[in-house]
Amino acid sequence: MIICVLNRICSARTCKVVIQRYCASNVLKLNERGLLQDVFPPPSLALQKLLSQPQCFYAGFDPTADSLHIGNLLVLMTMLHCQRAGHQTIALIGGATALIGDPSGKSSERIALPEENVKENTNVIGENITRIFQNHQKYIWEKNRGPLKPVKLVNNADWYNNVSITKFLSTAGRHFRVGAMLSRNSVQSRINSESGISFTEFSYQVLQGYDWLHLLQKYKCRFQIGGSDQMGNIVSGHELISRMGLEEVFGLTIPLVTNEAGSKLGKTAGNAVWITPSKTSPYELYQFFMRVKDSEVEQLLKLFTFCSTDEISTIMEKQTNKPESRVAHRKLAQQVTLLVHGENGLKSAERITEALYSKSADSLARLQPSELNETFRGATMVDILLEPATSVLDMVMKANCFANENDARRIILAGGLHINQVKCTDYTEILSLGRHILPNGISLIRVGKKHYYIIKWMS
Ligand SMILES: Nc1ncnc2c1ncn2[C@@H]1O[C@H](COP(=O)(O)OP(=O)(O)OP(=O)(O)O)[C@@H](O)[C@H]1O
Ligand SMILES: N[C@@H](Cc1ccc(O)cc1)C(=O)O
Repeated sequence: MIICVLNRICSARTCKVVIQRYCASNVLKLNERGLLQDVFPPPSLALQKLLSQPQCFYAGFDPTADSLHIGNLLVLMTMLHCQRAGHQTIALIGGATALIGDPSGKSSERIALPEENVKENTNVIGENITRIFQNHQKYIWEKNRGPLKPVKLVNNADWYNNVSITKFLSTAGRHFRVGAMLSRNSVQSRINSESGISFTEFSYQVLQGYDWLHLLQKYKCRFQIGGSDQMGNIVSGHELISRMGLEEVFGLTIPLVTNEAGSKLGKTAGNAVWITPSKTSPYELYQFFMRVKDSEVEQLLKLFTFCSTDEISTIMEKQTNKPESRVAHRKLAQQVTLLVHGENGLKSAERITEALYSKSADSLARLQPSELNETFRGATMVDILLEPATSVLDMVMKANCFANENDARRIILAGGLHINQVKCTDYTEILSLGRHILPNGISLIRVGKKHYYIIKWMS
């Protein structure tokens, strides 16, 4: 079991504290949560033994976009599980490999990225990773379990920028066999295609293989984690290190997160759900997980949260007894948002969700101006000077909600106007604070079913 229950006797008498925690070191048990797809070479007693001691694990991310996405998050989840089990983790940002382009899973050559963009992306992705590890430690990891080994961030540009091509080819290059390189799926699927594969992308596996050698020599890093599309590159590194007669190394792959149509969620497919808040806001991330299919929520709780399998079973039981409660979806959305955006991000996502779904004026009043814009995206924003004795009719005409006063009167009388989520049929009412104007100085007007106006009152 991935979770072991430690029975801690806390006093000589009867006080028994039961703590649920992940077992130290046996990362192979992640299999039971569906997090492991393959282990290479396959699990053996020697591997089990190795994993009972602290080890070093790395995973790489190419900065080919200005954010990580939730597919990459599953790799980070696996790294966090390793960290929780007492291992050292290294997140490698591929500042060099991003310029080469990984052919894995790609049906055509990548468009070369300007070095400047790669540098900018490197910074943002570094921030994404740091934030997630910090949030995990701050909000999810129980402090009484002891300290975690901080994640190390490295950039492979740091070692490739200082190595000459002749030196590289005459040393590392000699250990790569072209026959083996040609046999990789990523190469095979491209070599017979119309556009073929460039030497640049063909050589990608050499660089990823060399990265591992570098991390093994520098940090004794014997484990590499990647999505299942990375197996070919992982095997390249394994072959390089074996040929050099060094310690045995191991690759762990995780399943790919896909959309309903079965395509990998990611940058290339253009269907990514991002980690950077300006690209996918905390509210949008929260809603993405609130909307997953009922049939998938249990598996996603195992993949994307650190809840124990017992806790997940209890949650699922509650959900089955009362499906409309969506407790499983809510737990999933909360835990992922907390990990990615921290407590403030989660609070913001929950405030917006409440404002949209509870339809109460109170929940609107709690929104910050930026959240209000996000909640009612597409709403017309109007600034109006607040004058004494302004009526409902004055307000809607100043905000240009209607073409003329006759339309306004007719539609309001027929029930087509809502102010702060409450229907208003009397256009002669004088605006009052609290009812028409929220304490945050804002009025939300809805005309008909979907035309929103946000009025910011100026005094
Ligand atoms: N949808 C996904 N599910 C699981 N793992 C993923 C997913 N997308 C990417 N990964 C993994 O994240 C790691 C870093 O991937 P990277 O950011 O370099 O490329 P990518 O997101 O796959 O982008 P691209 O679509 O350009 O190939 C790799 O191990 C990759 O396998
Ligand atoms: N090739 C990986 C990223 C990576 C880069 C360098 C490495 O050493 C490891 C992994 C990907 O595109 O998904």
